[in-house]
Amino acid sequence: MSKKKILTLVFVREAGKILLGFKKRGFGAGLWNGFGGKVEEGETILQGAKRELLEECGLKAHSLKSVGLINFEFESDPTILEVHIFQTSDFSGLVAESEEMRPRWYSEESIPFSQMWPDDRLWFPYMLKDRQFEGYFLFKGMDIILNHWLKEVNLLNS
Ligand SMILES: CNc1ncnc2c1ncn2[C@@H]1O[C@H](COP(=O)(O)OP(=O)(O)OP(=O)(O)O)[C@@H](O)[C@H]1O
Repeated sequence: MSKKKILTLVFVREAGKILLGFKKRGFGAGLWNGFGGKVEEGETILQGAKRELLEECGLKAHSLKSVGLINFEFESDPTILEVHIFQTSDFSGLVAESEEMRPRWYSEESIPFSQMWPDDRLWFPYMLKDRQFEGYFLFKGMDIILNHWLKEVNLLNS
């Protein structure tokens, strides 16, 4: 039987720029990504997303928009990662480095895809156009996508 882990991923966008974090440790270390992590017991997905954003980069999101939902599977691992992706331009606070992440603003025209998870370059175009999507990726190791699908959908908004 496969089990599921619910994770969040939040992108802060403002004036043609997007905030990414360089993951310093743990899963995906050495890659740029949005901010997020596991949803904890007793919290909603939205609460988990806001908590991780604050913990990892110091920003408080007042609202989040649903962007995408991706199920990731790794060959030889029965755990499915269900990642809920959000974006926001409605935030306050000052960007701060954390133990886990080194944040940096990037122009949306120069996103460092070669130093990101390989799935990102396939679904970022939906997010950058404010389109919502659903998808599935099967990985071999951390670098190879064996199988995937992506489709535009209407997700309920938070
Ligand atoms: C496989 N392709 C992928 N492509 C893009 N993003 C991916 C991803 N796979 C996982 N992610 C994201 O990476 C973060 C991991 O978080 P992760 O460090 O495991 O969580 P958390 O901070 O709770 O961990 P600890 O507290 O250290 O256990 C989390 O945002 C999750 O959505």
